[in-house]
Amino acid sequence: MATKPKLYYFNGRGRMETIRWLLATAGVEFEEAEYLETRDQYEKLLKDGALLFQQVPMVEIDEMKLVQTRAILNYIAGKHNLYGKDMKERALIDMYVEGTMDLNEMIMCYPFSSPEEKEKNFALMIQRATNRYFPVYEKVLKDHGQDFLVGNQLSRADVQVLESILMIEEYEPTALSEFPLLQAFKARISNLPTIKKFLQPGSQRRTEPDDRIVETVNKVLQL
Ligand SMILES: N[C@@H](CCC(=O)N[C@@H](CS)C(=O)NCC(=O)O)C(=O)O
Repeated sequence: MATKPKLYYFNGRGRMETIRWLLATAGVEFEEAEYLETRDQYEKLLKDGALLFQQVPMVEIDEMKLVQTRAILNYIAGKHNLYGKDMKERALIDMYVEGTMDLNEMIMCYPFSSPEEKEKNFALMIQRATNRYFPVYEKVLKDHGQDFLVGNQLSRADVQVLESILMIEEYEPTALSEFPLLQAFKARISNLPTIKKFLQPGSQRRTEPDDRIVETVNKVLQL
């Protein structure tokens, strides 16, 4: 039996969360290595040569130690048939997903904003979600009238767009009010069995960032 992928990261969402989402969607059981809480743990990984670019996330999977979030996501999506059926579908998936990655970067960095920047960064994050990214996904669904974003079958694009929607809604519950097709999309994708399970309390999904995780990341990475 293949060993479970093992994830090396903090006890928080950050750059690892989308990896958790894709594994969970694919129905792959995974485990978290001891969460990074101290500088010593991180330095041990560095000393062991486990982090190719001295960064996390790192995932042990199929006898590899993979780093670089996109490389890890590409591997999981390709392996589990979440990456379209041909090059053209893959190009569309990549475009849609890169939009979510840009938005997620804002969501991920927001809790680390300085007190002076917090309000401005919050407004920009919600503005970008509702004026730049969500309209695109709404239009894609409207134009082809299908249930999934690409190729009429589930892909990582659906998963990553749902992930972004849910994170934005934690900050702005009315974020989808102007997007009826995305509302239906959210309900549909959230109801797929593996995703529904991942959304249940007590799953391996990590919670909203709080001061504790910000403090831990700053301490471990000496930011
Ligand atoms: N391009 C990398 C960036 C990874 C990254 O910046 N990771 C942070 C933690 S979320 C880190 O390890 N920072 C330490 C450093 O860059 O020295 C990826 O996508 O995985």
